[in-house]
Amino acid sequence: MSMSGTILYLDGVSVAFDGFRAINDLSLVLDRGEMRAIIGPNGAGKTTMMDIVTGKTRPDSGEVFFDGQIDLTRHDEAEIAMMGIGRKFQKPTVFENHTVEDNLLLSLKGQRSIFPALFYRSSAADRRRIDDILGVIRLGARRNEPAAGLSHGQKQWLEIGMLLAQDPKLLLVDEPVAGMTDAETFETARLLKDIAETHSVIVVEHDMHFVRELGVKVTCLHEGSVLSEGTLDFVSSDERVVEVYLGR
Ligand SMILES: Nc1ncnc2c1ncn2[C@@H]1O[C@H](COP(=O)(O)OP(=O)(O)OP(=O)(O)O)[C@@H](O)[C@H]1O
Repeated sequence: MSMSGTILYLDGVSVAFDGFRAINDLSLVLDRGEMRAIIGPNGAGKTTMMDIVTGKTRPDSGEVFFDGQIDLTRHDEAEIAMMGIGRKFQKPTVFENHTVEDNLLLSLKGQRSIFPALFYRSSAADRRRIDDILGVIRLGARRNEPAAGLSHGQKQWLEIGMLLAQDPKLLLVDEPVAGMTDAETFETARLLKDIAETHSVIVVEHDMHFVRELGVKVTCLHEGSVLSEGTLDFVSSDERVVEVYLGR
């Protein structure tokens, strides 16, 4: 399989914890500009797969390449983040006492510490960038309000915005709609589709209504490797997927 044109290329990846293979000969390829939904039962290896991509966990074997040529197994977490892989964890971790705008300003690429960022006078280019991100995350009207006042869903969007501020090429988004209202869930699918116009995205999610809204290729993981892959209709009618996941 050719790596050129891929943003992420995993081939034959395995990792074991105390002899238990959490990832087992996993191969997964994401094209540049693609958005992919990853589904699968608890313990399937979704989080571990993202830990491997972000350098938090080193695989025992297999190849992990980013952007067609960068061997991620040779880099640590900080280097991988700098190279353009951004990860959003399930629980939002915004700075509650700071405004929406300051949260974004703090995350702009190059900002390393909270104090210089807060006293730093943003340039016109930074402000334009923040305007753009506020538009994408549907929070333009809330820019001067403390993040503490946002709903759970809006905090998730703000954190996605903070990720965008770091200008990643690939975004890994873990269960973004857990705990959201139906309206927020629907809007999150639209928001991620907007982002996917200019970024590659992997979304891990259990909410099948949301995955359907995304309308992208789906990979179902099970026991550390790919069980089924294709359109949601294809994957969800796969008997093995029904048996281990959807039918439960
Ligand atoms: N650091 C670790 N040490 C030992 N076992 C681990 C470690 N990390 C993950 N595992 C095990 O590896 C398996 C895969 O876990 P992982 O968290 O990747 O699954 P998941 O698909 O993300 O599940 P969920 O949907 O519940 O988040 C699980 O059986 C888990 O207990």
